[in-house]
Amino acid sequence: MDSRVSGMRDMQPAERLAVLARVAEMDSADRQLLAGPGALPLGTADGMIENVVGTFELPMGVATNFQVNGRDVLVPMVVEEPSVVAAASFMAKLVRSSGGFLTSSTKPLMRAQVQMVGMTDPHGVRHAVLTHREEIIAMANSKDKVLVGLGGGCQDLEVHVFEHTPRGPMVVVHLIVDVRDAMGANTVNTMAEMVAPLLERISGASVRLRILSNLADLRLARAAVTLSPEQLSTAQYRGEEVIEGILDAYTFAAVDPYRAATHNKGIMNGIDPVIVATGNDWRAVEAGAHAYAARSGRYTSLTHWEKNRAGHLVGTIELPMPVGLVGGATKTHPLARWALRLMQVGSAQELGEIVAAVGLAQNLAAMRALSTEGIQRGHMALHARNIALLAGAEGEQVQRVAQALVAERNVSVDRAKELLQAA
Ligand SMILES: CC(C)(COP(=O)([O-])OP(=O)([O-])OC[C@H]1O[C@@H](n2cnc3c(N)ncnc32)[C@H](O)[C@@H]1OP(=O)([O-])[O-])[C@@H](O)C(=O)NCCC(=O)NCCSC(=O)C[C@@](C)(O)CC(=O)[O-]
Ligand SMILES: NC(=O)C1=CN([C@@H]2O[C@H](COP(=O)(O)OP(=O)(O)OC[C@H]3O[C@@H](n4cnc5c(N)ncnc54)[C@H](OP(=O)(O)O)[C@@H]3O)[C@@H](O)[C@H]2O)C=CC1
Repeated sequence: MDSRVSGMRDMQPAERLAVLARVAEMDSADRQLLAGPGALPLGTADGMIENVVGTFELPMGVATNFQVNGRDVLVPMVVEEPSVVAAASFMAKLVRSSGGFLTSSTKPLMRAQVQMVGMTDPHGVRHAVLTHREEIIAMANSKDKVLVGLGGGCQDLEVHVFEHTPRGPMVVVHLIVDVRDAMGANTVNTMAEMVAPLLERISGASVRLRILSNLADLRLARAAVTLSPEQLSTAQYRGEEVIEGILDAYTFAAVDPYRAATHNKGIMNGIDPVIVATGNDWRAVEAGAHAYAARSGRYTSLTHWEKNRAGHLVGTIELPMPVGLVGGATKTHPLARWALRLMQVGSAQELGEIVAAVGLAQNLAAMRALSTEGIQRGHMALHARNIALLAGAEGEQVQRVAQALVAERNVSVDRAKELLQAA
């Protein structure tokens, strides 16, 4: 499969779907699923959450050109913001000529926390828990035979002591669980509740909360890119200048939390749409990402950008990636199942690595635009279509009004209304 697809912007949705179907060798059932309205049946939606009254649709696009560890991938993205899919596709196109994205990840290890209170000897409690380590792990694994059979399950314990809190000493036991291809929240929560009575018996303390930690710092996905000045040069900017601009932009985010929040939002512009498209829990990924960005005690960039000895730009990203191929909505939402089929991922780890690559691409796109021509030219040109819609444009009017707004450098609803009235 060749993900290098050019000219999609000039097509109608049906034409894009035809191209996608050919490139990705989609069967007719999948084509119908995407072409037809209401891909999520109301009955299915009703089983997913409570008090369902309908379904809510968002645009699904496909980012083209991605190559991850030498494999071409088409990336489904569900997002309401213009220019995100274009920016990801653009950077993936640039990066292809230097080998694409290289990725890696750790094992899918999640942490479940069991909070213990009501003791005067927290270090004694820690010692008691660690003495019973094997018994606690065996109890955690006693119910989830499927997971253990797949090579996962609770593998280790950590005991964190908080000697002084406003509520007295506190001990928090972490179950370290290999959740294989699940996001794993329900899995580890079940284990945490299972071991709680044993922990109380061992320690004499009282258990309160039993819940996973969204700071999934043992479950990390990483991606890296290298770009030469030639790859980054444009008609207006020399590649060396672009690299210096990107390094200044990155350093701004690295030192200033006000900028880091926006910089990381740009990264999540790439990550969240893939998480949503695959039916995964975007709140969990968001929570983990921002907590990881603040793990040193100071909120900073999730990416690093440097220049190597050859003067090439080197970008890397590392962040928690609690995503699954099973569990949650990954198997219940028909489009989420399709999204996973499109990417042909064999494991949750592989999915997480692709997601990290898209986050890195998105960050590069934003910094490249910001440090050269500014964000408005590319972004506002695409946002103009939204403005035209807002002003009441329909059908072919949308593109015509949007183009006029961009040409006049006045992307406003008022002007769009004037243009529509004058037509
Ligand atoms: C928007 C672009 C890509 C235009 O960039 P351009 O220079 O006009 O692109 P191009 O015409 O040279 O096209 C290059 C490739 O980009 C893709 N592409 C280009 N246009 C389209 C399109 N319409 N539809 C689909 N794909 C498109 C497509 O793959 C195309 O290849 P081709 O198909 O020609 O072989 C560029 O200006 C860009 O990357 N801008 C950054 C946009 C961005 O970051 N958007 C996120 C929203 S802003 C935000 O929320 C985050 C932020 C910025 O605050 C984060 C931060 O501060 O760090
Ligand atoms: N703070 C948070 O982030 C929280 C999130 N959640 C929600 O939890 C959900 C995700 O929980 P999760 O545990 O992933 O979902 P599930 O419990 O639905 O799925 C996990 C289960 O699937 C079974 N399974 C089958 N095949 C595999 C495989 N290859 N790898 C791993 N497990 C497999 C396992 O065992 P078996 O068949 O025995 O069940 C496993 O326990 C999401 O909807 C999330 O929103 C819930 C609470 C808190």
